[in-house]
Amino acid sequence: MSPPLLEAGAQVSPTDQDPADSPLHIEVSGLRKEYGDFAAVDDLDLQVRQGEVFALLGPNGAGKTTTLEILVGVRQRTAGEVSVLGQDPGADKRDWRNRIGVVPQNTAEYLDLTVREVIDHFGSFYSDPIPTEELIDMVGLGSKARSRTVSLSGGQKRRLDVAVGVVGRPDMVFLDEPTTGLDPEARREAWQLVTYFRELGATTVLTTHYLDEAETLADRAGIIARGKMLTVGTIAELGHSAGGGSLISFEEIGDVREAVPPELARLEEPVSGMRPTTTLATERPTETVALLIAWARDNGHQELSGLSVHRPTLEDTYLRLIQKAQDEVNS
Ligand SMILES: Nc1ncnc2c1ncn2[C@@H]1O[C@H](COP(=O)(O)OP(=O)(O)OP(=O)(O)O)[C@@H](O)[C@H]1O
Repeated sequence: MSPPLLEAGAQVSPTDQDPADSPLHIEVSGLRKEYGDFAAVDDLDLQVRQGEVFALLGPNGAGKTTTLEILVGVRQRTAGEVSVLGQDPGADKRDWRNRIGVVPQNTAEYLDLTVREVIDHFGSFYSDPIPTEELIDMVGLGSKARSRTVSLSGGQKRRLDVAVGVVGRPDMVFLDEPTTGLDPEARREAWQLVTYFRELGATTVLTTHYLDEAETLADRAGIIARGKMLTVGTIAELGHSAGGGSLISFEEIGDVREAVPPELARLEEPVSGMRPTTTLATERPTETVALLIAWARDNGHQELSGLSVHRPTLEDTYLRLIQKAQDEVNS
């Protein structure tokens, strides 16, 4: 048996290549997909460079899967330009398909076959597949090679899906919600595999609604809601786009505008569905907090519950953009 390519717990570091200098592997402009009179994807633009790990981040029903399915050529678009590895996925050429690896959202059923038989079978479609034993070890199924797939746990089935998706040594890997439903350990293993694809130089696009997944894995992410791409950037850029300076949050105790002038700190829109929280964005956090503490004491509060002062994060941007998109629909 060949040695495992990736030992459990092993770390692999990103390549030194700067994706900003690499050619575009995905170019999408004005993409639209209608189901009847409903637009699941609405005027979406996207560019992904060779070697990048790109996360399409958004809530349920945002249009992530539809976009991914169009990129891999299993769904026709209504309008827009799409190029993946220099070709229109709608043309579905065999050579092109061989360069694409897909791990769909739902775990596949592999009848009564063993793990080894499944990988052998899918590998036989390609001219230069990763050898079955090597791939089985790579996805951490070494002890299950002879097991029938029906006996695998959810996490093990997901790893088999990944193996099937990459057996042909794809230049591009698409993973649709790769870790939904996995326990924390299986989730970490799936993350390691994505890091491994990066090491191999593959371009990777994954969809997720987990912010930590995008933060851990992706070079860049696009936040998508109601079929529209709301913003795209590196994880750091997305954090900063929530606003400069610092964010001060605490459980709401009254109208903070009595205490803090608008030129010192901007009051952010509350995020619905959360405990009523006041959030202020400011370049002068110390001064603002001093005013807040005095104001709270004057109003009989010795503590500002839940007080935090932090730099804007991906989560701040995400929650605000999703909320804004929702508000626009409701108004
Ligand atoms: N075949 C279809 N016919 C009609 N509407 C559809 C179809 N497929 C998806 N939709 C709708 O299009 C919208 C986008 O769905 P999509 O599956 O792309 O979202 P998603 O972001 O991947 O969500 P999830 O995380 O729940 O998979 C949803 O409102 C969904 O109900």
